[in-house]
Amino acid sequence: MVNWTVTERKTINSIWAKVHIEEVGTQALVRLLVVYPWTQRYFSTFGNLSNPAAIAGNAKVHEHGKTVLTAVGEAVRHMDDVKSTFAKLSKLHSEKLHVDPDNFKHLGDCLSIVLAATFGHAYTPDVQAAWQKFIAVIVSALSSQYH
Ligand code: HEM
Repeated sequence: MVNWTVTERKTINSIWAKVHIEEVGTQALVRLLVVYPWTQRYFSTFGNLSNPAAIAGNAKVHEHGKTVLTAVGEAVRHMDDVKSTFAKLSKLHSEKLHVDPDNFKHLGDCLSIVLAATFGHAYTPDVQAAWQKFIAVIVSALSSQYH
């Protein structure tokens, strides 16, 4: 069980309220695919991922960025119960998609960097701290059904 302070809850919700789901999700996924290119192999059905411009312009990357961030929104709405909220999703990534769970951390770091780029000075160290903690909870929940 994760304990959230009142300030952490407020911080996570106030940033989330200003997040454009498709834009931030796409940017995070584009960074994952460019910075950690081995992650491209999981998306072999997405078509052209041959260079950063192709990745950024790929409609499936945009669609999936939105899907991933919509799931993050579910975690925001269930902050006290992310593990059970993501139990099915964890099983899917483990048993069906066979995604190496190290990659969850990489996507989490990409998300943090995109939030920093989006919010600039407003992404203060304490805002980052709350978000890194939240992202760590998501990563742990997504990894929970691996054995
Ligand atoms: C914050 C971390 C992540 C979240 C919240 C997340 C969320 C999701 C969601 C909601 C779906 C759709 C599930 C469905 O159709 O029922 C999905 C599918 C998928 N995810 Fe993730 N995911 C994460 C990280 C990753 C990473 C790091 C990879 C690989 C490097 C990955 C690979 C995939 C693949 C291949 C699919 C299926 C895509 C398709 O064919 O449409 N995910 N993910």
